[in-house]
Amino acid sequence: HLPVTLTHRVATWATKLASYLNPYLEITVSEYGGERFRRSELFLAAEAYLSDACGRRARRLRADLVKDSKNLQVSVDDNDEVTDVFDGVTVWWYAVKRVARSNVISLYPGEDERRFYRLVFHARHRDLVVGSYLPHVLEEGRAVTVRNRQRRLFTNNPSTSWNSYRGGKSVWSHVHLEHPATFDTLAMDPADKEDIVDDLEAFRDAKDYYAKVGKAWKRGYLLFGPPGTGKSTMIAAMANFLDYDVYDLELTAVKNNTELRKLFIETTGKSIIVIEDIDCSVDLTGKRKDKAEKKKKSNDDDDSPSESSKDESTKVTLSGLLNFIDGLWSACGGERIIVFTTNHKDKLDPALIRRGRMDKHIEMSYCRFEAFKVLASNYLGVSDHELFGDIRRLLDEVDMSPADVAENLMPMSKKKKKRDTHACLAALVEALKKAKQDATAAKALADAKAKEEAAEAREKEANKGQAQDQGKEDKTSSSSTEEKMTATKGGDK
Ligand SMILES: Nc1ncnc2c1ncn2[C@@H]1O[C@H](COP(=O)(O)OP(=O)(O)OP(=O)(O)O)[C@@H](O)[C@H]1O
Repeated sequence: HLPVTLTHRVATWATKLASYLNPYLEITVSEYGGERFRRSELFLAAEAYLSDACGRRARRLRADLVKDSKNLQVSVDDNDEVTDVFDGVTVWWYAVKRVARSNVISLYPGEDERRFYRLVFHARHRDLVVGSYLPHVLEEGRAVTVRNRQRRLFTNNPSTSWNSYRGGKSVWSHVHLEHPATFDTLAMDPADKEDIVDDLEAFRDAKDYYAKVGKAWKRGYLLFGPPGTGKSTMIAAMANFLDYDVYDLELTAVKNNTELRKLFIETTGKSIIVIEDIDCSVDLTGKRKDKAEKKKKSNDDDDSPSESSKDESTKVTLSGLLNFIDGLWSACGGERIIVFTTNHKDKLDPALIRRGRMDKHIEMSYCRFEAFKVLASNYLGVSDHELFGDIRRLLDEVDMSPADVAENLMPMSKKKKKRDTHACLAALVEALKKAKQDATAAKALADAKAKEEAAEAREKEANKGQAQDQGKEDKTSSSSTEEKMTATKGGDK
């Protein structure tokens, strides 16, 4: 029966009086803060921090599976309270859940049930809590999240029906990355491998260095080599080593440069952005040439300029890709590695792979003995064998990819029912011998063809020479006949 204005006034006075008497302050950390679709980073960090630092003090806990679905993360359950001590100051965290009334239809995540943490502390510690404690919670919470998180493999390919992020709003979709490759299992020259690992480590720890020299914190790797030499395996090993997510960018599914930029902006830090087979993805190599040709053509054919600009806006161009790698946008976020793979390095535009864009060029080559030893150890668990001598000699002479070598070492193939090391290695020796024979035969064939072509060319050249000589002769003889005739005519006169 009270007027509304009076009710409000009474409520305000009551709060004021309570705050005057109650020396404790409260900070609320909501699950969905400013953004409707994204859970607040501070909330996630607080959740992780509380599970790690104060979980033991809570009485009601909630357990979730994280990382490979093997580890358990135990966090404070809704409506429970935990105490934390920071710099001698005690603070209290309350995990609160509010469920919306049943007649409210929720449109957004977090609308039907609101979860938040309430942090309570004495007013005299306000500066300490806001200035030091909350940043500490954020930092520690982030570290726990990184430790616990499951690596993800993202794709921009719209044909997949993978986990689309919150109602298809994101341009990326993802699955958990569970590739077992590591640098220990990667077959390549040990010195090269060590060099790459050192480089990755230096990159990961170089945040301050990049800031000091004024460069965006990112690094480009170009992996090139024949098929089956381990380029994709290397990317998985990198991701496992650095604990980064992988964004596998399917360039053919990107409509234009604007979409490419959008994709880039939506990638997060601590990630590897991969464009596989860059030479096949989009015709970037001849772009400049194309442009020059187009220009020439448009001059010749009087082509309208609007048509060519329309063409540019519906395609990913070389300049769009260069911008993607080192334009202004590429600096957002930091801690990103960009990897291009190709089977034909020579087909790529030099601008795309110059140092600074692709900082490190790594050649993945055919399997030599050192790489083979890694495969033998991985697949058969042996580091030495009587057939190693033969294999070393053959691998020096024959180009076989690690994928083919590995295939011969698979002990569980149909032919070799049981794990017989000798039989596997003998099969590899046979395969190498056959590959050598094939290569010799192919070389002989190519030589014979080249010889044949050379002979044909010589013959053509000779025929041409003969024809020219004949022509000259004919000319000389006809001119001398003409001369004779003129002379006769003169005589007659
Ligand atoms: N260097 C390597 N070390 C260990 N395993 C390898 C290596 N190279 C190839 N393999 C094996 O061969 C398979 C194919 O290799 P991968 O896909 O990495 O080659 P790639 O160079 O990316 O080939 P492509 O150019 O055709 O994409 C892998 O599953 C892996 O088991």
